[in-house]
Amino acid sequence: MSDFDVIVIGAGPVGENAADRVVRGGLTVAIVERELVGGECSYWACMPTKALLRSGAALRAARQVPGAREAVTGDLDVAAVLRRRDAFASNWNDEGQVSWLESAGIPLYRGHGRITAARVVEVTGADGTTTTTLTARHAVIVATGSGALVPDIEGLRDAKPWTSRETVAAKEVPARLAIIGGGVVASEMATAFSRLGSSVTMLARDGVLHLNEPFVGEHVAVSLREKGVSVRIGAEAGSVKRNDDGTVSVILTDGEQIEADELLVAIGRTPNTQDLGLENIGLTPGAWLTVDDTMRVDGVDGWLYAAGDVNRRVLLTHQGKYQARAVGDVIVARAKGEPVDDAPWGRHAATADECAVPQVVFTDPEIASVGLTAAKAEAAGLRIRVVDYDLAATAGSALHAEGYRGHARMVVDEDRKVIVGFTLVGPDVAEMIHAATIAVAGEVPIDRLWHAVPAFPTVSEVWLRLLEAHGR
Ligand SMILES: Cc1cc2nc3c(=O)[nH]c(=O)nc-3n(C[C@H](O)[C@H](O)[C@H](O)COP(=O)(O)OP(=O)(O)OC[C@H]3O[C@@H](n4cnc5c(N)ncnc54)[C@H](O)[C@@H]3O)c2cc1C
Ligand SMILES: NC(=O)c1ccc[n+]([C@@H]2O[C@H](COP(=O)([O-])OP(=O)(O)OC[C@H]3O[C@@H](n4cnc5c(N)ncnc54)[C@H](O)[C@@H]3O)[C@@H](O)[C@H]2O)c1
Repeated sequence: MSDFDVIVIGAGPVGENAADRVVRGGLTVAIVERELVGGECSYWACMPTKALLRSGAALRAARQVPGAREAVTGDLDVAAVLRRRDAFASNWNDEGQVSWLESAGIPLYRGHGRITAARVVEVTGADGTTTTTLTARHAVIVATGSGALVPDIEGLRDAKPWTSRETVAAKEVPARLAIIGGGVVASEMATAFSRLGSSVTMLARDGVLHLNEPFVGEHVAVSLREKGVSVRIGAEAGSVKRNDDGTVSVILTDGEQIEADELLVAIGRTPNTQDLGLENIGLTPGAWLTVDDTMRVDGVDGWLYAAGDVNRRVLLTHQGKYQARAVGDVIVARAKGEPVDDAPWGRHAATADECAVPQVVFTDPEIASVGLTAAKAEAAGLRIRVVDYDLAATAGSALHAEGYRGHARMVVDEDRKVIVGFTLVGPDVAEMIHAATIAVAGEVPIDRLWHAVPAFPTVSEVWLRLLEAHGR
């Protein structure tokens, strides 16, 4: 039996950051991890996917600039791309992150964590028999993340499809890759694998990136098709079978048959709460954990918190780490009897989750967005004005690349005269979104933004064009 002030279950990016804040606040903490310290993001998600995508993006950038273009004499070196991916996944070895935990003063318990009673976590080691019981004086934080959702399509599970994990860690590039899904994972992996030489078919039942502004999916679909990807909007898989020769057949609901060497299923996530002991504390195993703005779980009397993917607020690493800072600090404040600042935009409230979440999708072109889409702002009852601008019509974009194509949209709350949403589509727009995040989170008045002058000749000059189009 070991006592700590706080126990964190799950050492992904969110668990690590939450534990760090607790220690910095002067409390003791233990962290429990059943796989690799660093979680999905480090080994099977953000880092390796971006490594898979980056070389192709650099090559595309060089090819779009005369003078540099002529220096490009070959195609992607697939083996070198995969080696770089391996390095960014730390070769699926967590030594580096384990030593960070040690240096931060966070004891690691390797094994599967399960809540057996209020403030009690039992850890079962890899051998399945050794157990350690940990008790928390103040709080338990669940940061167990999410796994790939596999739908009930006839034959699908038996066909052993790839999820994001197998795709991201692939040792070889399949000649033909079929993808069920049209969201973020599907779009990024269609981009990566088509660049690496796969013939990709994307079964985008509900459209491509359809939860974004409508022009986003249009730009990405056009570009994927130019790369040879077969983008099948509206196509739905009815059944799947793995053939004797190892290939996969996907039979669509309209009867058409798609043949592939591998099949990626990318239709969303499911919470890692199936075997967490939630039934022991009156919660439902397998369900997302609903929390308040300080990440305290609903229906439990104050000692259980959940941060990151598992609470379903925002399934992104940076936003989960933001929640981790809030939850670590609020647990310390509550334990020490210090004031809790949980009003909107307070130190202990993850207010930005609702209205100022940035995201970059590393497709070609890149998508960078923050805040609400026009449709979501309208649904929220805001009186908005939508301002659009062709990103190719700035001097900066013309210089940046030949044949630059892109688009920018600013959504303005006309009653408060502040930006509530901003979306950019274009080559290399990823690094531009933070300016918009500051404007949205800071609720900077439009009148003041006129004084934030973009440097000439940069693509950021689109800010001036959008303001001019909006008027003062
Ligand atoms: C293919 C892909 C690409 C992505 N790319 C990006 C990106 O570019 N940018 C971005 O911001 N987000 C990206 N995401 C999302 C991002 O990966 C997640 O939002 C992030 O990993 C969530 O962090 P987390 O700590 O909540 O959970 P996780 O990273 O899932 O970590 C949870 C940890 O808890 C452990 N665990 C679970 N249950 C238990 C238990 N009972 N006992 C002990 N340990 C347990 C797991 O082993 C895991 O290590 C991507 C996701 C995918 C699938
Ligand atoms: N760059 C990034 O920020 C990044 C990259 C990858 C993943 N992620 C995160 O990972 C999470 C998971 O990504 P994802 O792409 O799996 O989910 P998603 O929610 O982005 O997209 C899932 C897509 O599948 C479709 N779909 C749902 N059920 C279906 C079915 N039965 N048949 C066909 N299509 C179906 C949905 O309409 C949607 O378009 C996302 O929430 C995202 O935040 C982020």
